[in-house]
Amino acid sequence: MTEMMTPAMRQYYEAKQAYPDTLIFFRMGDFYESFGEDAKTIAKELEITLTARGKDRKGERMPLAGIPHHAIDTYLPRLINKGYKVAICEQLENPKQAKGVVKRGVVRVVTPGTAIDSSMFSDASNNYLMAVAGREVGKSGKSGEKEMEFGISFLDISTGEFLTTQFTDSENFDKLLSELARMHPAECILPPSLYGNSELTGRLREQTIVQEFTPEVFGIEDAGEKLKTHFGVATLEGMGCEKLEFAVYSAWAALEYAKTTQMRDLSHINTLRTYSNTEFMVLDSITLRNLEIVKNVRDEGDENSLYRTLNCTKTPMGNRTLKKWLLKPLLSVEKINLRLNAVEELAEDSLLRYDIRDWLSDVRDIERLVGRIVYGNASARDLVALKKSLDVVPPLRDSLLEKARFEMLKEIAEGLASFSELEELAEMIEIAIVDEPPISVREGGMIKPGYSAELDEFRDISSNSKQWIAAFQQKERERSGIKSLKVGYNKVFGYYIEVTHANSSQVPEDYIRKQTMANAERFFTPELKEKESLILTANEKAVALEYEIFAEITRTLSARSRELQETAERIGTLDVLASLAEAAENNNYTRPQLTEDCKILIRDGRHPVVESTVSGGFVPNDTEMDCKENQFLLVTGPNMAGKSTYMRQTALVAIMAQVGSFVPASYASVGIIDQVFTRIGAFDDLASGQSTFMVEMVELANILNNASPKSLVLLDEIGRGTSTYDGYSIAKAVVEFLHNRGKVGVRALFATHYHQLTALEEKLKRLKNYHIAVKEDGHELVFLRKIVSGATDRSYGIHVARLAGVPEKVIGRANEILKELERENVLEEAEESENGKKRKSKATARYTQMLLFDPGSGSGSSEKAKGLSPVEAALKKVNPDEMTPIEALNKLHELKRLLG
Ligand SMILES: Nc1ncnc2c1ncn2[C@@H]1O[C@H](COP(=O)(O)OP(=O)(O)OP(=O)(O)O)[C@@H](O)[C@H]1O
Repeated sequence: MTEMMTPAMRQYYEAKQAYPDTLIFFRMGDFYESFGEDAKTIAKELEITLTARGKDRKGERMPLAGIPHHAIDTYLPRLINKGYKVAICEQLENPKQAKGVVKRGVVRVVTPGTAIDSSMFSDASNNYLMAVAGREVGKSGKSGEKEMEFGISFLDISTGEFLTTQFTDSENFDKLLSELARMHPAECILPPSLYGNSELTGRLREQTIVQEFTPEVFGIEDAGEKLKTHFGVATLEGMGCEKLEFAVYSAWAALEYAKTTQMRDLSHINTLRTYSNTEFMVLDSITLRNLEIVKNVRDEGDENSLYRTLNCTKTPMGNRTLKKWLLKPLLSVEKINLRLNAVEELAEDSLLRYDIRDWLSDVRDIERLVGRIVYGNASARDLVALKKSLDVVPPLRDSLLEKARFEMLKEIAEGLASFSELEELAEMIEIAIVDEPPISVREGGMIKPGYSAELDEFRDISSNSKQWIAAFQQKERERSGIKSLKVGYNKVFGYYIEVTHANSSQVPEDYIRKQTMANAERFFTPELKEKESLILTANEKAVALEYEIFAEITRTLSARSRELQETAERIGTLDVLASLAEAAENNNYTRPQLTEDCKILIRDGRHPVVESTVSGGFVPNDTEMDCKENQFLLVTGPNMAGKSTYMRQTALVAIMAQVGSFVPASYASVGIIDQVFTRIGAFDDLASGQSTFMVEMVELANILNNASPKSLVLLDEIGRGTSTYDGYSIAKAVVEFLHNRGKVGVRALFATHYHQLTALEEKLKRLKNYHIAVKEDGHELVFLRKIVSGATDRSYGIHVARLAGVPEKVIGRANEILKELERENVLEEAEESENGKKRKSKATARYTQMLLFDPGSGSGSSEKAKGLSPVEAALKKVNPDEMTPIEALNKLHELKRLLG
């Protein structure tokens, strides 16, 4: 069968065999071709024509689909974004010089988590590859649940950022999934042992593309050694993960996956940072969504997110850093204050801030530029962009060195100053590369004249050639007497002398015929031939020399990739600090206080996003929470009054404060929160087959099981998805549970339409009722948006229905029904209380009788011991909450009378 195959097809099958789970882009001349099943997939996904050619291994027509090689930047991202892996099989030698079939080989495998080209990214966000290692480590004492030990690593090949962590997790992978939601990796790799856990892969697949990776890489004993070799260090202690077995496994797996797919130098990945989940406030995926921290719920874009509101960054590094800070608010008061000091300084010194932001607007994505330079796929334009970005650093640094008062800005300035070669590197690019170089690095035109004498000489030859040709043409015209004689050039035949047929008799004898055209004849002379070879080789040599110079510059830059990346990181941090200061100024925020206690005190708090969207002006509100009377706030109020907004703004102010941002309030003091839990709104999780109510209960269970005294819980309308009685019962039990949990309970805001719950204020001492005020103005309901203490007893749902445009007829009828229901309810309540009284009096009677006529029974003896009369004892026994003493006495007299 193989005899039928052309040598090129044999190469294709070899590539396919080596990379069976990828689509192969097989370079043939100016096209990347794909064959067989790959071709069918590619044609379908890219909507390109599927043809057939030659024979496959079975001797059948071979499906074929191809794209022009220059269009790869357009087509490849479309496949990668759909989760495909693509192996690029290039021609490894110049086809013109090849003896026999051109050598080909796979030069790179592009996968979602290992993309590096800017065309693959829709924005400046990080593009992480995630690797997970781990195993079950037994059962936890309390619940007998399985526990997992996980090591996870995140690698962004485009910027060189590399992070790792290790933690113990529940059998539901809660922490792992929270990290996944926070970091949003494009791809996740697992060893077979975890890949086989369908529950785990199922949960991961909801958020990312999951791949299995070979066992030889995961969990190998010398993973640590291999990492050390890569980083050129003797120990991983300095990186913080020497003793974290699974963190090390996952880090090596990520790096090895990157190496095997990229097949080139990855020296820009020059450090690994170990982080711990205990350093950050936990915002799980549900809370991130409910509070719209980085994405909105509507279309998953960033409009109306906290991130968008605060984002005044100027650089891609700043943009990415801001997102990271928002996803990981800090827990350490000290660290938060470092950030706040810097933000305050930049907020107050508007001149310095203005200058910094002005300089930063000229900075490009240094991290990704350096990534491409090390990687070997940078263009001369990338070098110019890097140079322009580096030019900004000296004035920025000097200004900070002179003016910065607080630690963080000073550190940034000193860090920038420590990179002493920065100016030299910028200058190296400045003197070598032209201001507007071409895209391609293989066609010349990149290097400035004067940079290399040798290059200038080659260039002289080719540029002088124009004059030489003109002079040659003139000379030949004169010699032959043919006025229309022309010297021309084309790619196939090189230089030629063209003479029309009409003048053919005048052609000199030493002309050698080259080509016959319809109207003319083309010739050359030995002199022209010699000049041609000189010009062409000079050109070729110039282009080759230019590439060599360019490569030399990129090598010098690569050797400084670490310092360049540190510079980029410092610029990112400075950008975020200046951006937070800018947002604080623009939106009238204030600096929050952070404390270690459990108080939250916010004066005139606003919702950072809603405040810019409401037309009539946002009404600020106070929040006061502590572990005493105000630990649990029960918020009632009509529909649309602003309950959810109020609850969310409280959490958002706290999150912003812990991020190190100023906050929308006139005063705010926040006792550090370890995790914000939210249960808000109804999201059907149809994909996982769960009903709205089930989703609600699953989220609720998570909160009840995991909230700590340092957490903040927001609950909106718990129990709405089921029958009123079930819902009310669950809501009440939840309030009691959270209020009483541990010794101090959990700080919680609870919005509800179950007004009966407000009666709990009398029973639960740390619970406080609040409601959002409204005013009735005739038929109109006026929303005052003000939170006031105390409960409300009306929902005004029908008013809201009218506002929403429900037809008047329906509104009128609804009001009638409501009145009827209220009347019936009054009657029912009266009847209930009458029945209640009857029951109580019966019970009282029975009990009193027992005590009067059989004083030894019940627990009367102890009362006797305290010197109480049986009647007094009976009175004490009657639940004082249910009957006043007078009522009980009356009943007793009545009882005696009856008994004669
Ligand atoms: N403090 C405020 N100042 C001005 N407008 C506000 C304020 N709070 C809320 N709003 C406006 O009221 C709208 C409704 O608020 P929200 O969704 O918080 O009400 P709700 O009481 O939770 O309603 P429901 O009970 O129907 O869920 C918001 O979208 C916003 O436009």
